[in-house]
Amino acid sequence: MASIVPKLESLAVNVTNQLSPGEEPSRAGAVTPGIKRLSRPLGAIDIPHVTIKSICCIGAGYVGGPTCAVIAHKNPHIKVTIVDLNAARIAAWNSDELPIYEPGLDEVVKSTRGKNLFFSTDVDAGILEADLIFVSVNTPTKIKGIGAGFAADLGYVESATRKIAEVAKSDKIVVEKSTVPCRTAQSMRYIVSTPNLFLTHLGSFSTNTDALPTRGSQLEANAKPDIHFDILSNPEFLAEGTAISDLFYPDRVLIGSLDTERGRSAAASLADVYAGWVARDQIITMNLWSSELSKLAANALLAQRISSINALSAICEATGADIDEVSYACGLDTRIGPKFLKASVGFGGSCFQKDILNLVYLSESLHLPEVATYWKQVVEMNEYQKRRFTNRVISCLFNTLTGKKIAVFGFAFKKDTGDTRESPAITLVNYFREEKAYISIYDPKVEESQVWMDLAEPGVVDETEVIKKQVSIAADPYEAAAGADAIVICTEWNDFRETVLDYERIYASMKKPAFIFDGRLILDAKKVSEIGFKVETIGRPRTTFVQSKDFE
Ligand SMILES: NC(=O)c1ccc[n+]([C@@H]2O[C@H](COP(=O)([O-])OP(=O)(O)OC[C@H]3O[C@@H](n4cnc5c(N)ncnc54)[C@H](O)[C@@H]3O)[C@@H](O)[C@H]2O)c1
Ligand SMILES: O=c1ccn([C@@H]2O[C@H](COP(=O)(O)OP(=O)(O)O[C@H]3O[C@H](CO)[C@@H](O)[C@H](O)[C@H]3O)[C@@H](O)[C@H]2O)c(=O)[nH]1
Repeated sequence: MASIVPKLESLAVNVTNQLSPGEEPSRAGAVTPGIKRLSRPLGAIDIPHVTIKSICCIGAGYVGGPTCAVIAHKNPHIKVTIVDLNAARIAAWNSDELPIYEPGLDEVVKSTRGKNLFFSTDVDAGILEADLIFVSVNTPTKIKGIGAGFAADLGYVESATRKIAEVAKSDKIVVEKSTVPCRTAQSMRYIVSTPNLFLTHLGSFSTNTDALPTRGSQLEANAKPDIHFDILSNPEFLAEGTAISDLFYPDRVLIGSLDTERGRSAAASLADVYAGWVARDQIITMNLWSSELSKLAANALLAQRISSINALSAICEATGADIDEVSYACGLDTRIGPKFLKASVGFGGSCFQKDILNLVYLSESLHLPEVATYWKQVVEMNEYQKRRFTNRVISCLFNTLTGKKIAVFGFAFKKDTGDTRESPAITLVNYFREEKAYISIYDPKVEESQVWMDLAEPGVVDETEVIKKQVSIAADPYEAAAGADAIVICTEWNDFRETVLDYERIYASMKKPAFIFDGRLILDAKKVSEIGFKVETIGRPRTTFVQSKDFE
């Protein structure tokens, strides 16, 4: 096994030496008496730990791929192998066309692939060779069974963990990278280390994993008394579209471990990997459950800000206030801060909704209905925002979309990604379809096949031909807008700004009156309306056919 290397972090030691036990330095460096140190001072502890030489990442998705590519890039002495059961995905990672679009990712992968970064479908070999294994598999919302629609489906986490237990022949540090409900690490620990145990099925998450068994699935005899598995939580905070810079310059790296000698030692090993490029004082260590919950909490708080500002956008539209001005004014308060206050047609992405619903389920499981209702409202407000925006489109287009052509600009859930998971554009296009509109979609990064998959009803086979009667994909925004009654901006791609697109050309090609519905506040409404467009912007009062005025 790798050598035991005690590490000392000089900066942390210096700061710590000036403090009394339990005191925490403030941001300005001054001691704030009475505030407890929240992170275990890992760097200040001379703790023996394993130096990681080989890492395996199970799951080559939006998180596993970029995160481990950056780890390899920043730690040339560590061999990193990313494995996945999806052969097509692995083939793409090994090709010139990476399976995901992420600014800066190509450069990182190309600089390391074949040197100390490898992509493979051989999961067993990856596990066997690694000292440390990231479990970075998907944790979607369950669609069936107990907790359907809310709880996270932990089937993939469970199967990856079982695989580790089955294959490992030496000590492993197993790291939860996936976003999981609080106390999942405990279930993983049971799987990897308990002989002949009837396990609570992780997919029907129970907060009390001591209360076994609920659903018997006998674990193969994986009692490997000579092998130690340490489970860590290391949630990922990258956002798509900015993943590489988020990974290069993280606000913090969070490592949760058991507060035992082994737990702290495993955390120190993982901390060393990140210390390849992240300052020690940004590597935060804490207990496992706090770490798991912090990930759900961070996403819930971020999404809550968006739903809050979107709720205010409705008030702005009704009163004459401007949501951008309100956001700006509020964001200048340093206690509030300016980020994540951009009103929109609604948040999307694979994480926010899933993680809040997970939190709702957790709260309900813990018999905290008021807490559950509180968080659920964040998602409900998001749905309301999409409905509200659609209603505005319908109402401005003289209360009917039947037979009209709507150009949808952007299908990804945000700019700089080709990911469409939970994209608000999907919901809007489906609403427009129900209203019998023809829809032409343009997105610079989303594959056509993805659009058809997203618009198909789950379980309905061969629906694409039906959808194609109403929906088409355009090669560029000009084609999408030609002959259209309205443009609806669903994604904030810079390509859609009036400084980039020739809106005069677009205007000339559209039916009149030509509408633009800016669901992302990216246009200079004044400039575009000077061309002749009727511009309707989220969070600003309606400008066209305001009934009370029109009939005065
Ligand atoms: N997408 C994000 O921006 C983001 C950010 C932070 C955290 N997360 C969390 O990270 C996790 C992964 O998200 P993602 O977006 O990368 O998902 P993803 O669907 O893009 O990738 C997951 C991959 O895991 C593979 N997989 C599943 N089970 C496997 C197994 N047993 N063995 C080998 N491979 C297996 C799948 O084939 C898939 O390629 C989720 O829990 C998510 O909530 C995502
Ligand atoms: O002020 C804002 C900010 C974002 N959004 C929208 O919110 C969604 C999510 O955006 P963002 O958070 O930037 O992207 P994600 O990739 O979903 O990242 C979130 O979810 C990840 C998965 O858990 C976390 O790791 C990240 O920290 C967290 O930001 C997108 O539809 C955005 O357009 C807004 O409408 N207004």
